[in-house]
Amino acid sequence: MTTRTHEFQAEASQLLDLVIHSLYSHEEVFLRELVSNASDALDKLRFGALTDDGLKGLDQDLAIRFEVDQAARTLAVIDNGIGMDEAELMANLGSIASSGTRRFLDELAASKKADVPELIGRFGVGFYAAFMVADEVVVTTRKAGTEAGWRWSSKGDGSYTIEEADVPTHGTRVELKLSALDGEREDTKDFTQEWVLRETVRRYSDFVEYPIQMEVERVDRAEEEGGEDTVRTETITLNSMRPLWTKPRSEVSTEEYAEFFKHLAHEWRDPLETIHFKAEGTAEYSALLFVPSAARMNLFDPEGPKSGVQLYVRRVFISDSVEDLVPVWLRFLVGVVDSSDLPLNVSRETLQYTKQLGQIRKRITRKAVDTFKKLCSERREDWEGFWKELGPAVKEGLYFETDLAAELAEACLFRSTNGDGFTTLDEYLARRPEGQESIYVITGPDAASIEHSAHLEAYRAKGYEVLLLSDHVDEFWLTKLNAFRDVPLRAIHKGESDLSDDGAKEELAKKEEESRDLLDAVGTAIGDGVSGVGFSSRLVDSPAVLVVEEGAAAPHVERAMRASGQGMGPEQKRRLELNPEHAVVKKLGALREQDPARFDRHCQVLLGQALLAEGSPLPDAAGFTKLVTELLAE
Ligand SMILES: Nc1ncnc2c1ncn2[C@@H]1O[C@H](COP(=O)(O)OP(=O)(O)OP(=O)(O)O)[C@@H](O)[C@H]1O
Repeated sequence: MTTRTHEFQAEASQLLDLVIHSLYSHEEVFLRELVSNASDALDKLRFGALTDDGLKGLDQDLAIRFEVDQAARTLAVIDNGIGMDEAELMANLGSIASSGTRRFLDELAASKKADVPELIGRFGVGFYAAFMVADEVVVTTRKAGTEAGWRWSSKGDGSYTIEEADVPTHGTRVELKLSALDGEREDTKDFTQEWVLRETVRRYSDFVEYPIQMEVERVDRAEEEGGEDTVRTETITLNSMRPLWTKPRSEVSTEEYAEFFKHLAHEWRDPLETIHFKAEGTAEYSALLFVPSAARMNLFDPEGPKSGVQLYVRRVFISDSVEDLVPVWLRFLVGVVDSSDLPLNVSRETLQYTKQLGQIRKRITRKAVDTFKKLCSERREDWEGFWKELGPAVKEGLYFETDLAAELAEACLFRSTNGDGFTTLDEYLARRPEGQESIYVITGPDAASIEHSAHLEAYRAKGYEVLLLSDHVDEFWLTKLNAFRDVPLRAIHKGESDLSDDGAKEELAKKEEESRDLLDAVGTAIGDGVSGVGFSSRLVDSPAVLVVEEGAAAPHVERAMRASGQGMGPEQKRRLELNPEHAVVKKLGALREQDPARFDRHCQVLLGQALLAEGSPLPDAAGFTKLVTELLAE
């Protein structure tokens, strides 16, 4: 037998170097590449057996096998697929970046055969990833339908050898002589260990269509003391092979969906809803997405994962952090998108932002919004359970989805002054009394402080319902969504109140004019904490309230943003509004004349109370307490 040594094609050495040292960020992906090649080889044989008489019947028991020798530190990936003859071996493994799979697809396309199999290989570099973990790779192969076998070997150093070899059956065996373990490196994995192989397969190749098997030894402990343990070998299958998303909906049971969700989400609760569809046309892909019933732990952590949806290309895992696949506000969705034609880069680790990706994202968003609307109208109780945990995330969508916000708003739930339960905007509108022309909302740091806010008094008195918004995101989406079904949304704690008619407004302005002197004195007494002092039409029971400028951020949001280090310029000052009908306010004029020192303290207490009532911290809590105690003592 002759052994021929060949140089890799020109520039191949450099390319090889690139593949080994810089293309992939995780060395374990070599296994994904070899398994994908084996899977392609099995696909090719299965396809060949349909169309080629010489291959008929050879597509039996198609499988991928791992063989491990721990002592010799070898790992073999074996398939009983199409195999290669000498010329193919040279063409495919002798020249980097010349993909036989690409050629196969091109040839098929040229001959326009139907049922083209969905092959994984595209670039012709994946195989060489083996050299990231191996000192030497030996490929023995026999092309299906032929008798001659071949042995290819290389140390990944610029040359390879090919010789004839005895190969008992068709298919390919890729044997890696694994490099010695590097004790210095913590991330080095030992690919002779069953658990390492198991984990790697589960991560990247779980849904490859063929079984990935290996023989393992299991020890049965002796039943009696002093008895002999028995060792037996067992063939285990490492992948689940069940890419549910490729099946039609009608063939998947609710239990199977739920089990798959739990597997993906590491969850024990059932999903709330399943979204499963297949898209054809410009972008071809399947999507299987789940709406969870509860939020995962770090969902609202700004450093947490931005997506719960994994991207697969032709059943092989690519990434679980593809930005742009699903909008960030939908990061609670869990699932899989499997595309057959997304343009990946060579390492399969990233994909360029493409129009296709944009289309997938748009479609998923649309489906999600439709699903939420349906859940809200048809499964209200479940939706409320979901909303308690995940409502804030959905409301982020009101901010980000300019086109869909109005529809998304239909599925949003709110607390209101109407009672304990949740209400939708439509239900709110249906209850609206004659004459109410806005949807009234108030935001605040927590439910308790807004429920007792002085701002609500006049609205309550008029019988107008107000939505109580205490999630951080509320301030943000309110800047985008200005109306619902053409009824404007109005924040009642900001800007001018719209409750009073023109006549009443004029009267209030007149009153302010008459008391200008007194109001200025209040301003002086409380220092420069406020932007101005005036009279209010919003109050019934409370003497005073602080009002944000129209369009400005509410104080709790301003505080939160400052706390998270987001600069917001100088602190905003707000307007102090006094209730001209309140006994305390009525007394202020006389007090100012009789006891100016006490007047000052009264004004400071009024400001402090207004801050406390809205849930804001006092700038000087100890001073305030002292002040109140003194006034009580007098
Ligand atoms: N187990 C195998 N059985 C048969 N042919 C194989 C096998 N492994 C590799 N080949 C052939 O070698 C070629 C090169 O493999 P390689 O993994 O480098 O590239 P690829 O799979 O085509 O593309 P990609 O870089 O996308 O993985 C393949 O296209 C295929 O024709």
